[in-house]
Amino acid sequence: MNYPQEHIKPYGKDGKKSEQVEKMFNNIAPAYDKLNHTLSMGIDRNWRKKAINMLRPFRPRRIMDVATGTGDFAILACRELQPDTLTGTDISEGMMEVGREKVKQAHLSDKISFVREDCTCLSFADGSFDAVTVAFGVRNFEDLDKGISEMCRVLSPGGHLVILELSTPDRFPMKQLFTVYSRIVIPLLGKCISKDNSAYTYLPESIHAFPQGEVMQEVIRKAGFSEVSFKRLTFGICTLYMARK
Ligand SMILES: C[S@@+](CC[C@H](N)C(=O)[O-])C[C@H]1O[C@@H](n2cnc3c(N)ncnc32)[C@H](O)[C@@H]1O
Repeated sequence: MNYPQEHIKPYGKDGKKSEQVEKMFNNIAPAYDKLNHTLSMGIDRNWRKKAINMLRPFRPRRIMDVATGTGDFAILACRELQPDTLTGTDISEGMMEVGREKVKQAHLSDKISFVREDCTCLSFADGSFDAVTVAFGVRNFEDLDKGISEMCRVLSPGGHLVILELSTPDRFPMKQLFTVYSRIVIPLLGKCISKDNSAYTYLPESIHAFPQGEVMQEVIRKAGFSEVSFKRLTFGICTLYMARK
């Protein structure tokens, strides 16, 4: 299916979305962590913890963190869940380069590895992982259906998927406040800190266009998952999706 956010690209209409997204994240990689924590006012750490806690009862041994970026989610998941291996995958080498350094500093290089993979076309065999996680990545996929079904394919039967994605609050006054914050504050701060004029205009546009709640739940179910549920966090600024293969 065609989803509106698949047509929203960082640098204009021409060219593939995945190539533009890769270029954008390579550009902002050195500033990403600072911006991320500033723009979310640190709440992203709580969201990540909540997502990781969903997996705790299942004790996954082999985890893949899709769209792993600079590795924040991977490092926290590795510390909290103590898997045998955690594979971070991403299309941006720039982001993973920052992640590799952080993993080294955290003395987790024996557990966490990074590999360049486009989630819409993964090179792993069927059933390679017990859990797959994605934090703030699916909104950037060129083909959302393909990305989610690839995650399903590489999960072992009974394995779990956890997705965190930004969303838009639907109630007064958070809805109005979030619109102002995302349309004015995020682009301004993003431009100042990252020096990439387009990146932080793309962010709010893609959030507003992305399927949310029940619609996203159906996207995940259609890709082959069962027991799909979701939870809105912090007035609906973020949504946590959970599913089983
Ligand atoms: C907003 S960052 C999130 C990084 C990290 N998960 C976090 O929580 O901070 C989104 C990441 O998704 C990656 N990405 C976008 N499209 C992708 C795709 N098709 N396959 C794999 N990674 C992708 C980008 O390169 C970027 O590093």
